[in-house]
Amino acid sequence: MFQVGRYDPNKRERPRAAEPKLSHTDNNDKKRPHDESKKHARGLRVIAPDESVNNKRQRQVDSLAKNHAPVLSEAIDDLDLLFVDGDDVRPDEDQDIITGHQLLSTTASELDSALKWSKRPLKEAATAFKMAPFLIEKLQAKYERFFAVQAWSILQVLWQFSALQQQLESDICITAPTGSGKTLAYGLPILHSLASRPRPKRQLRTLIVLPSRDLAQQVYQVFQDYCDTESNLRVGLAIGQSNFKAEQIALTVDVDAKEDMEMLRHRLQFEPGNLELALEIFRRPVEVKHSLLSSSKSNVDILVCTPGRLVDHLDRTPGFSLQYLEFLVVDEADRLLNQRYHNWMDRVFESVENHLQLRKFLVSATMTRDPRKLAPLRLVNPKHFDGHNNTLNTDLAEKDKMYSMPDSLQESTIECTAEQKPLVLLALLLEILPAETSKKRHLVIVFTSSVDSTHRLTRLLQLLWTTVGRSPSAVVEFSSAAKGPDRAKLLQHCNEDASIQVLVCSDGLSRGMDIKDVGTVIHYDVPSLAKTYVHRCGRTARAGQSGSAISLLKGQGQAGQFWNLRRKLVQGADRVVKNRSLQKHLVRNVPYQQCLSALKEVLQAEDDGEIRPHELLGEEYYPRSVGVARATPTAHQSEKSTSGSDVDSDSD
Ligand SMILES: Nc1ncnc2c1ncn2[C@@H]1O[C@H](COP(=O)(O)OP(=O)(O)OP(=O)(O)O)[C@@H](O)[C@H]1O
Repeated sequence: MFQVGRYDPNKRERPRAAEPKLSHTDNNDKKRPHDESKKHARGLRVIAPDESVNNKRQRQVDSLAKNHAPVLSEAIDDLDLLFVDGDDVRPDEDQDIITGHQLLSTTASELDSALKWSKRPLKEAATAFKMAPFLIEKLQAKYERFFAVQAWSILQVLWQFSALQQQLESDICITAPTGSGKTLAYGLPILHSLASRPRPKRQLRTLIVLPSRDLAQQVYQVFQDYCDTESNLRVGLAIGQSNFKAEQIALTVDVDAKEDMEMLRHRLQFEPGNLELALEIFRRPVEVKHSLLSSSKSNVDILVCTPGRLVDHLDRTPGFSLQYLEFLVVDEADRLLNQRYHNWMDRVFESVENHLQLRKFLVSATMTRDPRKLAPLRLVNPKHFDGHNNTLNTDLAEKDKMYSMPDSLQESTIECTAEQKPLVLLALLLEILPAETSKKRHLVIVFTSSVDSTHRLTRLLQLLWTTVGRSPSAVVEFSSAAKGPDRAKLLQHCNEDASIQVLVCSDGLSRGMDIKDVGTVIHYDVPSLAKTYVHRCGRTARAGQSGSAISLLKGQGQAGQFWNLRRKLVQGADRVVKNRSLQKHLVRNVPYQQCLSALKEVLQAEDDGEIRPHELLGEEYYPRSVGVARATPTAHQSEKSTSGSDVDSDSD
């Protein structure tokens, strides 16, 4: 059913790779050679449909068409198999193109159906989908409508469960822009399916794997909102945040009795009738204990985890088992597939008892389509939703591009020298964050290229921020050098504390994080990969909210690199990227040199252990000449500082 295709040089001539384009204005000029035998489905090239599979598929579709619920008919009336072959594009790290996977592409009618349901009131759509009442109630309190990717995915899974009795089960690949609601796109069908098929005893039926602890924590919180007494579902978290034994207890009712009598007692509280069995197990060698306990019951139905911690539990937690797994979600799949920590995927597949009942979800805004990378996932009939190409875009050159940006995102650039960058940044911040505003909160995320530069820039900005009369505590740093709980606390503050206005970070925060009120993303250091640019920009303009992304380009060289990167985006050609004037974005009359000297002192004091890296600086570190700096400016003063002689406001 699912094959990984190989490129056969004798079979088809390898077409030219797209030629590099120097600027965003020349994106339309190259159309790919178009073979008549190719049909184009949304975003996927289709070559030579395989008749035997197609006929089989047609028979299944015919039989289904007789039985399925009328409300869902539009979703399958065009369920043709489409085969993809992207050998006319050279795959590389940054441009993963389908090269032979047989994917079931989202068809026009499925897409139209999803779009149609995403325009209806949520309750009406959810009722039509026959979703579990507890989900409808909770969703309705939060959202007005489903997003298209959610409607599509719910239709796929719920429809297959109800109408097809799982005959046509496919794995699901979702690639859609950042902030388009992909978490609930897999979350809702999974929650519905688990809750509507309760088990007599709790079993771990869903595993959600994410590449970072921060992301796993975020997804765990999303699921927690829906796991309560009404759904009778429990979700667990395994990311190494808490101590391992505590995590073991939370996940399984069984623990290694040899190691810890305390835990044995704890377990007996759960199952007092098991005393004899427990003692018997206690006397056996460790391996026997493991196997005796391996089928014991789980404390959770859903587990959100990072790969390393998952493998730890598979190795060291008796009673922790994936044998009953029904759903495996690989979120930020391209990242996880690139980093095959501890062979976690093989370990998962080894542990699953019934592979036929395991359905996989692959999710990312920048999904890999390289079959070599997808192969370890053993996808079955993978069905693909490409949210980057969900408009009626007939431009083939555009279809070859990989990613799209949220519609509500405005992009702009400023060219400057390396020395000017801090002052340009300061000018931008002053323009975006006027001292007194009645407007809604606006958080700015500033991305740098490394943990080190994140720290230096944070300190420098704190110093500069005081020179214009602002509080240094408004500028905070998110660093992967900080411990997990500290990072979680900081993210919570950023979501709750309106006094935090600027968050400086490296790419640890670029993927998936859903932070409230992020109105602007500034690429202080421009990323070298299109993927990274997409994910970073995606921290703003989420869920249809407006947002802007500004790139600081160091001279012409970096400008060329930037446009080169951007041409890989789906909507690169027709989106306007504003070029801001440097003259209008340079702060003058701030004691910049003094701030640089102060920065040296601060970093030295940190090296000497006099101040901790995340501690707020004492008064003594701020430049002496900036008496005005620490005074809270009046509305008049702040107006002067942002639009007067110090800073020129943006008028382009
Ligand atoms: N139907 C909906 N209506 C309005 N907001 C929604 C809806 N579904 C999800 N959201 C909100 O949209 C935001 C983005 O959702 P989510 O984090 O799932 O995006 P994503 O597509 O996974 O983004 P990324 O690619 O950056 O990980 C969240 O704040 C979520 O609460």
